[in-house]
Amino acid sequence: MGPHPAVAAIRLAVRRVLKDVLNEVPADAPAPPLVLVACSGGADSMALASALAFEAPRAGVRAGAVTVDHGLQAGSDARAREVTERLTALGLDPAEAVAVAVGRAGGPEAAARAARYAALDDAAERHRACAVLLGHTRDDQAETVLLGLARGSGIRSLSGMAAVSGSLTGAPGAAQRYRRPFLAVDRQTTRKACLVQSLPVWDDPHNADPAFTRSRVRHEALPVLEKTLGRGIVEALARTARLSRDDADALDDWARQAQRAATRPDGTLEIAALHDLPPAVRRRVLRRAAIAAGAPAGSLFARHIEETDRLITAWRGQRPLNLPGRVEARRQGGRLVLEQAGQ
Ligand SMILES: Nc1ncnc2c1ncn2[C@@H]1O[C@H](COP(=O)(O)OP(=O)(O)OP(=O)(O)O)[C@@H](O)[C@H]1O
Repeated sequence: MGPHPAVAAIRLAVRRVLKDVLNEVPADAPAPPLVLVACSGGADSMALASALAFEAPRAGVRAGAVTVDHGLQAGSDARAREVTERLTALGLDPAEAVAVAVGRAGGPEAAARAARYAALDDAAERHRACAVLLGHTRDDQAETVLLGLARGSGIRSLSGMAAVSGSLTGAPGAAQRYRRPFLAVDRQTTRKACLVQSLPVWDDPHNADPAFTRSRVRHEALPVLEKTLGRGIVEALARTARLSRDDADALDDWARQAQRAATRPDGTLEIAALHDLPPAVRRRVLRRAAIAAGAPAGSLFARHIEETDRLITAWRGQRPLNLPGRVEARRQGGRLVLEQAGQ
């Protein structure tokens, strides 16, 4: 008898990702290559750890795990140790718990996230791992899309989380470090896989706390949408993410080329070359140019880009604009100048 369908599904997802990872192992990586799983002890990442432990020896890779202790709840250190013991029992080696100091920048969730990725990057480098697997599921993806829609985001945000992504902390040489094998696997499947394999899981109380927007999306908004619009909404939102990603990638490519064509040797942008671009492409060029001039991507909002756009499409002698990062945008003759104050 083969494995339970839920176990077969998670193993297949991991097998596919290991194949991709193996195709891209850098020449100087240790042999056999090491793949780490970021495991919180929750159902998604425990299922991921179990599938990795099963598939790694068959694929010819070593499997390890990292559990980050954010230190935000009483007893979190003991819990992290317990999780690593379970991971060791699954055969993962190394299986380590890393305690981090969570700052305050950007709010508690963002700060915990930044500390977590810094710790994961650090572990990947210390162990010279060629990939770190994350347990985000299709449900997480659907929640991300719904949150983006509620904010009125553009398609880049609606494209959700990528199956492959680089370090959030910008660590060099890690453009494809993070892999999300479960983006097409639903949460019910990871839970079931843990249940049938008798893997104890830890449910983070934060995930059920209605104080968090994501928790309300998960426990209130999505169930209502399922009830009123029919089952399959999670799958539909995840499909929107995939389609949006392809569209956003194509527009980004177009914008890169358009920016190159519109940029003069002195770094200013030719208004005439920008004017006739489709607005979606022009806004992307302006965003890229503002970031290149020193505006921090995270503080550059749609309204900043729209105002900059008006210097091109609705010119009536506006004053120079102040963008985040002390970047000034002004029109000068037939050119758009974006530069940081003091330059
Ligand atoms: N404490 C932790 N230690 C190790 N890995 C973790 C931890 N918390 C989360 N992860 C990893 O991140 C995945 C997603 O977790 P979760 O959905 O709780 O975080 P998130 O804040 O939504 O994620 P992200 O910050 O990556 O967008 C987990 O499946 C796991 O792989």
